[in-house]
Amino acid sequence: MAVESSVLGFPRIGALRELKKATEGYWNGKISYDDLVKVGKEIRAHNWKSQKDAGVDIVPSNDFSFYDHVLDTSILFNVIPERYAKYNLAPLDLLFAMGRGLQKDNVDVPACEMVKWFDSNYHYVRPTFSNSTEFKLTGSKPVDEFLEAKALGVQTRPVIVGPVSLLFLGKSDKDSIDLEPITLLQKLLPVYVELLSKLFAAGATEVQIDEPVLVLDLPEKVQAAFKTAYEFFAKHQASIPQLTLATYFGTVVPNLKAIAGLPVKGFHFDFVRSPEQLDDVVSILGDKQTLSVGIVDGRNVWKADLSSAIAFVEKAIKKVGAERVIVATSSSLLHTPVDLANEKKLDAEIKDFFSFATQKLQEVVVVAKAISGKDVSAELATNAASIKARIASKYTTDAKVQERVKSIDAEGSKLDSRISGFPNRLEAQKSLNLPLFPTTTIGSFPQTSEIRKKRNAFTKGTISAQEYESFIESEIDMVIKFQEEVGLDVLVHGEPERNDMVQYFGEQLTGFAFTSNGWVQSYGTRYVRPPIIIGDVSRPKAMTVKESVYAQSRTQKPVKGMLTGPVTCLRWSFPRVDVSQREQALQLSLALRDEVSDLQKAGIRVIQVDEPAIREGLPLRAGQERANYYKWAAQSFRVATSGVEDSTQIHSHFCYSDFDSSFIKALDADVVSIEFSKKESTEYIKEFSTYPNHIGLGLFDIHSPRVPPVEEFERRIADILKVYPAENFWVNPDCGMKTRGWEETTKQLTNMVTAAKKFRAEYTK
Ligand code: MET
Ligand SMILES: [Zn+2]
Repeated sequence: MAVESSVLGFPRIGALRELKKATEGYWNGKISYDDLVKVGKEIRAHNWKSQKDAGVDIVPSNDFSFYDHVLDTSILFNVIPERYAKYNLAPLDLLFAMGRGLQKDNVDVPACEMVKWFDSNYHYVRPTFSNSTEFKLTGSKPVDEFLEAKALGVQTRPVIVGPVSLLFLGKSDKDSIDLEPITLLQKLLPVYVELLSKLFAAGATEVQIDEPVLVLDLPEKVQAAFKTAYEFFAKHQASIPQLTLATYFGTVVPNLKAIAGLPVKGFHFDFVRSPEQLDDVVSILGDKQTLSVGIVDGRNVWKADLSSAIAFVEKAIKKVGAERVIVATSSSLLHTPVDLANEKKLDAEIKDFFSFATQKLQEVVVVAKAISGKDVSAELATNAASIKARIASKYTTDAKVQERVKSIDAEGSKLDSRISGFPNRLEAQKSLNLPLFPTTTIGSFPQTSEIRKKRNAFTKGTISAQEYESFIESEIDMVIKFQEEVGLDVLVHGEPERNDMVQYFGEQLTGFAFTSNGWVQSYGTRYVRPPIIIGDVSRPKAMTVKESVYAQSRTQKPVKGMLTGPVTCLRWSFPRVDVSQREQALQLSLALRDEVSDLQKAGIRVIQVDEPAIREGLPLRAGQERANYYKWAAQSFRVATSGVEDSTQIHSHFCYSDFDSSFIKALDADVVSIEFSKKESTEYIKEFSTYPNHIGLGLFDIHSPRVPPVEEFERRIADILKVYPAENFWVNPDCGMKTRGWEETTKQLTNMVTAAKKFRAEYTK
């Protein structure tokens, strides 16, 4: 009996970022609509072929997207707000208009809201439903792509976002505030059936229907929606393909009753993330239902340990029989880089640790073959040797680092708390001589093309270290002078030497590896290349002291040292899977603690440790795991920042998501700056009204060149002061200025400082 192998989705960006180049080329008018369409077609053909050549049995289609697959699905079902629909744009233009906004030839529409895809770094465009949404099929993308693959000789299994997930991940439009999207289910289902019938008519025998919301906490109504939806589909079974319902990124156990008894052909579960759910999910399977065992990690870059994967699948087989089991990737491979073969610069020993999407195809195939009794002993032996080598590698373990982490948890350890409570620190920090309503910025100043050019030249070796260094110094001179002229109180050095806020640190720490081509889609044409944590992390030498000290030497005002926090370094990298996330965060926190201490020694009195990603690491479901996360994430921050004198002022910074107040309080930073300008009400800050530490609320949006007039700043500050004490309040932008130009930066900050000074004068009267 041959057990089949299956892939839930393949990256669509192309091995060399072909999709980005073509899409941006089209946006800039450099290539035509048809040429863009052609590039998409080539990428799909390439992906299908590599999967087929690798021997994958169940190959997906409709996993491709020119922007975002959730947005494709919304558009396909006519979930298109009127403000976009009214322009009658060509399909891809509509997709881009909704994804990123459009301002051209009498069209002026903002982008739709974009949100994080579960706990990944991918972002999807949020479906927007309204009372006037009329579901209907507006196109035939899934059918077209199915036929396209068929014409190439590949029978595929189309992937579609399921109806319950589509509704639950969406929101209601401004004009329909009271609408709960899930109540639209009955209207939506017939259109799904229409699509499924078309796929069936085109020859699709099976469809993968993704319901990832099953790993979230779901309201009763949403749980019940599964029965409604899938029983409706079953009524049309004669004219639609068979359905495999797929979930990933967590356990479905708390929602088991929502899927028990659903009349589908089978289910897919993520056993990389949640192997412990096996018994429970098996208990709800019907006698004939298939079990797709997600065992090759779709979220990380590590080579799978094939013998454990095989052992796990065998366990599943014991429970349900080989004829009902399929070997699969845990999720779509969208979240992994495309092909390790393109990494020419990685040290061979390190390269052997990894498996990117293309390599993962082999892994599912080998596991399926092994289970089916085929001889894959050579592959297994090579794999076992790699796994063993990694464990033994000098890159992996550093006993000293591990000892030091243990000391954090030792009895009586004070590594995670400041010497004194906030009131004493506040007193000690009076020597900084800061005025009421102190003004500051978040760290970066415009990263001009000149800065990027010089950095590239330095990396390539075309300019000397000395020339680069004096260039960086001249940039620092310039931003210090600028900040003094604008009248800011706590200055920054501007971060001109940093390519990226995580990579910059990773490159100076042990335990990190970097790829040259390991791109992963974050949203649209924005791809990221996360560093990979490969071993115990330590800091061989100071990382930021030189620049901070130089900046401080140019001014009498305090200059903030600027570091990226432990949790953000962890979240924006591919983490290790052989040790816990807590352990990795604590290792990072100790490395940063040493840096903080060196900064203090060098005379830096204010130090900011940024944690913009701390919120996104929050486990998807409420419960123990989440409670633990709160604890260790806050503890890591405190370990990094608490080794200083009372008189050293610790800042932190948060942006991107809504932060819960108890979490921020647990960090015990002296000052935190929080993105705030897009908040419509001051409700949120009320929760901090009795919090003694100080807070700076972002007063303008750094993503926009718009310059708010002074009165607007004043109005915002006045609103905030209605609920928040003036003596605790700092004045700053939402985040760093690195994506802005100098022109608007100057005007924005000048107006901000003018408003602060006005309040200062009033309150010191
Ligand atoms: C995404 S948070 C960025 C903080 C960093 N210090 C900056 O100003 O760019
Ligand atoms: Zn920020």
